Amino acid sequence: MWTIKVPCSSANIGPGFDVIGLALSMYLEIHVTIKSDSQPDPSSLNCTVAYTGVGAEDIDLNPSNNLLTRTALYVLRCHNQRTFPVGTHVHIHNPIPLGRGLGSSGAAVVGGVMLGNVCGKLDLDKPRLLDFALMVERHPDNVAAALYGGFVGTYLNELNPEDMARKEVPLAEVLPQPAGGEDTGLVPPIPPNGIGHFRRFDWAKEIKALAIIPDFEVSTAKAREVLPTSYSRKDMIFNLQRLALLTTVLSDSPPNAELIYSAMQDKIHQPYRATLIPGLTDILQSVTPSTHKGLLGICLSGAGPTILALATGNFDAIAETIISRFKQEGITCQWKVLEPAEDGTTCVEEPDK
Ligand SMILES: Nc1ncnc2c1ncn2[C@@H]1O[C@H](COP(=O)(O)OP(=O)(O)OP(=O)(O)O)[C@@H](O)[C@H]1O
Ligand SMILES: N[C@@H](CCO)C(=O)O
Repeated sequence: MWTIKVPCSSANIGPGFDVIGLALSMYLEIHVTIKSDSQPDPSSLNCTVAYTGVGAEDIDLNPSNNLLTRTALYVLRCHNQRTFPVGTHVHIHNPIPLGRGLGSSGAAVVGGVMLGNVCGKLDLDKPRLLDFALMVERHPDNVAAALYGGFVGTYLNELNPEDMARKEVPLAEVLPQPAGGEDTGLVPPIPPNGIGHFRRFDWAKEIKALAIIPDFEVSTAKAREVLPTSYSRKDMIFNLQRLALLTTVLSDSPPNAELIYSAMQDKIHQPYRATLIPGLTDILQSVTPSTHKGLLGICLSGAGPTILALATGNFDAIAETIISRFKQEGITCQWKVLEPAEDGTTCVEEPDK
């Protein structure tokens, strides 16, 4: 039996759109058992799936449709294994809210790649696992943070023009088979080596991440559709100047609230996403280190709608202000204090129960 744990993540941290990611201490857990004395069952690809946790009513348990097991199947098929090993059972326990900007899909994809690695006894290293994950979810900020842990900066290699033009490579393309359809026997496209690169930054131990999670979903795809396709030089310089400071000021101990607050300002995604998230602009402008002791900086988490407030304390009061502002828009929220997840994805073999 194996237990795979994948942290959630918050992408962007203000100005680092599609670049910066922070792995946080809420974990997708995948429990894998393989009973090899079972009967082969080609109709289920030899795999049964159970799911507990958030959004259970919406998650497809068919292993050829479920994002996590389908990603695992992609990895297996790239290694000429057409199905899961006979008698595979995957229990997914997921506390990461779906479509809220906390990297639920990145965690599922990274978990799926690790699942494929374990089931196929492939022994792939993390750089290669990153390549596979990026073929399915081309957001290195979430995916590298979830896989490696901590506070990371990432970039993608320049791909060929056709691949560059695609924002994401849908699983339907990497696994050339209609979901639930007949196995065509085709080998899916093998990822090039070294698609994505990352670098870990230090993080000051005093800084915690307060996540205020509204009770509605914003799909990443929708939150990218509202963004412009080009930006003014002025806005790009605004973000680059702040991003250049951000990675250093978040490692300074003790943290400097004034510097962090200004280094977390953004002009290239948050203002546009405010159209999807009532109250966002007001929250980002009105919750500051001068109004709330302990607050260091505030941003939209990933594609939203979660708000991420970095703070050293006073979490209740900061959360209460943001929750009451959302309440004026008829939106309820939950909140959690999270810490950087330093270890990233782990996979531990345990004796069968
Ligand atoms: N554990 C899981 N198992 C299967 N599917 C999942 C799982 N987690 C997420 N998903 C799929 O991913 C979708 C959410 O992905 P989306 O990219 O829109 O948001 P997110 O990853 O939560 O946020 P963000 O990318 O902004 O951090 C869900 O609606 C679901 O289809
Ligand atoms: N950087 C991406 C992360 C979403 O997963 C975005 O903000 O759209």
